[in-house]
Amino acid sequence: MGIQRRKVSVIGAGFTGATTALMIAQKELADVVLVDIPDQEQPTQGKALDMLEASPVQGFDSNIVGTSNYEDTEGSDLVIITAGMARKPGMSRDDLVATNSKIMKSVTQQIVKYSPETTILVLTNPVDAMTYSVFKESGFPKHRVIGQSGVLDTARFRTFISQELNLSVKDITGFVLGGHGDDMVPLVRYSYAGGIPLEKLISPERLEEIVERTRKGGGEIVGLLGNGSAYYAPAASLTEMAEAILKDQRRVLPAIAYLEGEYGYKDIYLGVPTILGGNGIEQVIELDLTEDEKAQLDKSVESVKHVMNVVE
Ligand SMILES: NC(=O)C1=CN([C@@H]2O[C@H](COP(=O)(O)OP(=O)(O)OC[C@H]3O[C@@H](n4cnc5c(N)ncnc54)[C@H](O)[C@@H]3O)[C@@H](O)[C@H]2O)C=CC1
Ligand SMILES: O=C([O-])CC(=O)C(=O)O
Repeated sequence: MGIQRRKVSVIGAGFTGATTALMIAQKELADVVLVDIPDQEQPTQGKALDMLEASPVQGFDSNIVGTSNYEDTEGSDLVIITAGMARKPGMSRDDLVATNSKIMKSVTQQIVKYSPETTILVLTNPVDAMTYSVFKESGFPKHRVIGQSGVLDTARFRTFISQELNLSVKDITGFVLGGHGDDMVPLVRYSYAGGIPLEKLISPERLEEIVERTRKGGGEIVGLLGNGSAYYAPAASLTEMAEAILKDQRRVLPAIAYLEGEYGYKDIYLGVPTILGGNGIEQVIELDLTEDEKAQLDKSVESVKHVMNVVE
């Protein structure tokens, strides 16, 4: 018998889903099943075949199929949910809650039916509330339902810091806490360039401008694209999290995790530093926060709760 290959299903074959499928295949992390609604079956098959035909050129051996049939997702090691509406200029992520929470319910039922042991990674916005909704609908343990926000928000912060200092992005580290909205909390105090605290390299005024740009980073791209939202950096972020889980890397990465008292919050999904590994969220890391940081986080939590209440 051959070696059992890993299988990742990506639900939603739009901009983020298709890009994520390609990135996962290019890194040979797993075979990929790309799923969309029956109306979109043929374009989804077309995207998958087009990606597969890149494999001889790029030299990757992952298989990619497109489908609208959840039977094809059976036994997935990881399922990534990108299904649903994206915002357009003038909308907030929270405006998507009514439409996307319905989609989360139906998609989650299908995932659970065919892959009861899988781990679910959620991208769909408003992502903190959508991750909570998938958690409730799936009945899965908390460590197997995870949301993506912090890797992307931190990547934006790292990009802007690298541009500011003219230093490699590789040497810039940071942490963004809280909900994936305009009041997220980039933790400057825990951010470094080559081990040097950013506060020693950049003035407080300039740092505050970069923090503000990070908070509005999603909206900046929405404004530029005109008819959708970001997908390259979101897909790269999902791929990094998928790799950590599939390879049991125990990476220290921010993720949207279910909190039961950590940071003083209960029964909420929120962006926090975690250890990501083969079991999904292996641990939530609790950092000491100053009074000001805690106040900012409280504000972000209020925004997330407001949207979660619509879902419940
Ligand atoms: N958490 C984060 O950091 C980010 C979240 N997002 C969110 O991800 C979501 C997807 O964004 P895009 O891919 O750009 O949108 P898109 O519109 O390009 O793709 C969405 C896809 O979902 C499909 N879909 C709708 N209902 C479905 C169902 N019931 N089952 C399967 N597929 C279904 C649509 O047919 C479409 O192909 C949006 O909600 C967006 O706001 C996007 C970027 C970053
Ligand atoms: O801004 C949006 O709507 C999509 C998103 O979450 C991001 O790019 O951060």
